[in-house]
Amino acid sequence: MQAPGRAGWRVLAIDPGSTSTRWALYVDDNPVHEVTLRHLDAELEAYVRVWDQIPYRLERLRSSLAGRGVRVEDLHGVVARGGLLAPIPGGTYSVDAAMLDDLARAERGEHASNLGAPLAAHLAEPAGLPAWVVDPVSVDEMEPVARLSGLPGIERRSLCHALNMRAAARRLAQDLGVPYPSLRLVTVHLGSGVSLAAHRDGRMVDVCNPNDEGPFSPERTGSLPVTQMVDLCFSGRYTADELKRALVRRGGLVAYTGSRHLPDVLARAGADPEVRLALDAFVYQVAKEVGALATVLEGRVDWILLTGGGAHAAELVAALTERVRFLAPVRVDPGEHELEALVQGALRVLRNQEPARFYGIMCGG
Ligand SMILES: Nc1ncnc2c1ncn2[C@@H]1O[C@H](COP(=O)(O)OP(=O)(O)O)[C@@H](O)[C@H]1O
Ligand SMILES: CCCC(=O)OP(=O)(O)O
Repeated sequence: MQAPGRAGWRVLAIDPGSTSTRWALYVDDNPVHEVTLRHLDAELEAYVRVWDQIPYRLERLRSSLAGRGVRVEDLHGVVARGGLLAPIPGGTYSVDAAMLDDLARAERGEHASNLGAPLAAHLAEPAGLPAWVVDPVSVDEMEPVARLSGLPGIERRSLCHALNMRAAARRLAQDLGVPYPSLRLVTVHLGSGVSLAAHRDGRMVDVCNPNDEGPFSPERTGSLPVTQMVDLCFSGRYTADELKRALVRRGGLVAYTGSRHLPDVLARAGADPEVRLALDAFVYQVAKEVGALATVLEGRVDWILLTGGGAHAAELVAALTERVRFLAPVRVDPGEHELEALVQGALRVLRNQEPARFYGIMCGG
C-alpha cells in the first residue's frame, strides 16, 4: 500500500441512498469535498433491480469527481456503505468476490446500500487501490438469547443503522476520554426508520431492527399485533411485496399524519389532536424500547445516545429525554455523519489501528 506522504491519507467515501449518491473526499480527518448527487424517480424507475443502477450511478460519480478535479489514482483507498450482507461482526471489510456475489444476488433484500461495494470496487480496482465497506447494516453481534422470536423457524434479525450508531458511540467515548468498549450504552438512530442498540464490551449485543420490530418510525410500522397481521396478509388486499413496501415505506408517522418529516409533524401537532396523538405515541414507543434495551444491560447504562436526523428536532428530543432520563444521562449527537464514519473506518485500517476483515473468510466462502 502507498505511504501517505506529507499530504496525508486521501480517502474517497461513497454513500448510496434510495434517492441520492453522496460522496466525500477526505485528507486524513478533514473533508475536502462533500457532494450529493440527486436521482429523480424517473431516472431510477427504469431499473428493475437496484443492482442494475450500477452503470448509471458510476457514470454520475465519475463525472462529478472529474468536475471537482478528483483523480482516483491520487487516492489511497475507496470506502462505501455496506449493504444487506450476511450477518457479520462490525468492522472494516475489504470488498471481495464473495461480498459482490452476495450483493448481486440480493438474497437478503434489495436496498440502495447494496450498491456501495460495487461502486467502490469499480473505482478502486483499475487504479490498484483497496476498496472497503464499514459496519454494514447487517452487523450482527447479538447474543444467542436475543435471537429467539418465540416461533422456531423465525429468528430475530440484526439489521440496523450500525454505521451511524457505532460512530456516534465512538465519538462519545472519545469525548469522555475512555475506550468505547468500556461504555454500556443504549443508542437510538432517529432516521426515517428508528434503530436502537444495546452496546456492551464494544459489541451491539441486542438491536431493534426498524424494518421488523420495535417502535414505529416516521415511515415504518415497527412491531404489529401478530394475529391482526396474519388476517391482513390473507385478506387478498395486497401482494407480499406491496405489503412489505407499505410496512417499511408508508407506515408509522406518515400513515397517521400524511408526513414523514418531523418538523412538519411537530409544527402541526399544536393545532391537530390526531397529529399530537401520533407524535406522543411515537415518543412513547421509542422510550419503551430504550427501557427494554436498558434491561438487556441489567439497568447499568452509562449513557443513552440519540442520533440521526430526527435528533435535530429539539421538541422531540426533549419529550424523549423526559421519559428516559431516569435510566441514564442523555447525550444528543444529531445527524448521520455516515461519510465521516466510513472514512474513519478506512483510516483505522490505513493507520494500522485495526486489520481489514475479509467477508469471504468470515462467511466461509
Ligand atoms: N435538521 C432537522 N431538523 C428536524 N428534523 C429533521 C432534520 N433532519 C432530518 N429530520 C427528520 O428526521 C427524520 C429522518 O430523516 P433523515 O435524517 O433524512 O433520515 P433517513 O436518512 O433515514 O431518511 C425525518 O422525519 C426528518 O424530517
Ligand atoms: C435495515 C436497517 C438500515 C435502514 O433501515 O436503512 P435506511 O433507513 O437507509 O433504509
